[in-house]
Amino acid sequence: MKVFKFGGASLESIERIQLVAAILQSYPDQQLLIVISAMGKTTNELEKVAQNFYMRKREIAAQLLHNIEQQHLDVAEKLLGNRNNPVFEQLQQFFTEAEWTLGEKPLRQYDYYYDQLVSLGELLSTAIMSAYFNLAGIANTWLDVRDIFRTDDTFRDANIDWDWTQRNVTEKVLPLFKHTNIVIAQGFIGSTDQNESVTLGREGSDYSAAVFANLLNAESQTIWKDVEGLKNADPKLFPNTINIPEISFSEVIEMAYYGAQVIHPKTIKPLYLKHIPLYVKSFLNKDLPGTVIREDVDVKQLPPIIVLKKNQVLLTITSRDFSFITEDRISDIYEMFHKHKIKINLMQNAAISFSCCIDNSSEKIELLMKALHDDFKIAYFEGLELLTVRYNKDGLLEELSKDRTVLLEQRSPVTIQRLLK
Ligand SMILES: Nc1ncnc2c1ncn2[C@@H]1O[C@H](COP(=O)(O)OP(=O)(O)O)[C@@H](O)[C@H]1O
Ligand SMILES: N[C@@H](CC(=O)OP(=O)(O)O)C(=O)O
Repeated sequence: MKVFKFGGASLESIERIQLVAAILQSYPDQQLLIVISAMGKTTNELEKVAQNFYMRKREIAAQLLHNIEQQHLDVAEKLLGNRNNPVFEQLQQFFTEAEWTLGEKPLRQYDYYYDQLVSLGELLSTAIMSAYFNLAGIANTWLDVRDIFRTDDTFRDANIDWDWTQRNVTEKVLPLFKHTNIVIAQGFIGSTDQNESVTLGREGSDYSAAVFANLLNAESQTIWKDVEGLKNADPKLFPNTINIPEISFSEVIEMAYYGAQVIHPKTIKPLYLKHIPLYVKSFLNKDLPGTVIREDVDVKQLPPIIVLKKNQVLLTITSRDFSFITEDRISDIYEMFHKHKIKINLMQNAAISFSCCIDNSSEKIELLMKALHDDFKIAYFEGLELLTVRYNKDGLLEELSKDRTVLLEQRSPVTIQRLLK
């Protein structure tokens, strides 16, 4: 059994969807569990629906949902040739459920409604892909992953209940392979024990695929991207990037943690624990070798690795009464970050201050600043970039930070991080 994951970029046009079909046709007679994300930028569009709904701008929310509906019906019609396929009823059902949600009064927390609405993207894309593949002779079974992935109720960042999910995979997913070699499921979503939809965190479909790979004891997982494989830097940000044919789990978990957006950071652990190799391959050219990520790959063959995280904020938190920032105070500050779900990307402390770099999420930061206000003065700088270089070589770091002001810097023998203005 292999697990494949196709992301939004691979489904953003009819031509690309046809490339995906050709990939599946090149794996005849193999059992494939396929995890699919929402098409193109649908998740961003659904986020706008959720925001407008919660701000009680119902008409705008309904109009945005209607636009998403039209786009999906158009794609489905182009792929399926007409609107007679039973999948159109299924799509209608999904939209009707979303409209019911829009009809509710938003009395619960925002994150709950976000998940009920945003989970629609993956349900639509998988239903359309499944119908299209079946029509193209790629026999498959569509699966609602919300019947399989049981989670807690941390909406927007739900945690998998591994025991329940393992039971569901064994009892409900494995038998499906008796009917077809291919089973298609949604990435990014799951459900609570109250049957409420949840999402697993933005870009979480790589992780969903890894959960399936782990629980199915798959022989491998492949994530099909618009790049030839894992590179030493994001080719959209840097020229002359180098493809990495082989790299270890531990190196990739560091890259993802520092912000390389090619693989979701939570993807590695479920694979590492079961020794399942992860392939990164190009859906644009399936015959390229891509990258294999596995255990025990020597770092000596690695080029310098560069990660650039944009839209960063520097917070400098200084005690108002000149108290030292000691362990107990750091622990209080950390507790506040944890409570407001803010991840610290880089930190440094001095006698009476604590500086850290975080992603720019203005609402969360505002609440954090209010919570710390009584005891601390807080300085705030936005519009920064966090540069991480591993295995630096002569002149590279200086070249990358040329004409920039360095606001924070941290070095270890392998990794250098600079917060740049
Ligand atoms: N080190 C890297 N190697 C390859 N691609 C990278 C790297 N860092 C960032 N990327 C970016 O990741 C993108 C692919 O990931 P993503 O857009 O999340 O795909 P999908 O949503 O289709 O799964 C590439 O287009 C590339 O710009
Ligand atoms: N559709 C979700 C989940 C995901 O992983 O998407 P993609 O595979 O396109 O990054 C998102 O955009 O966050």
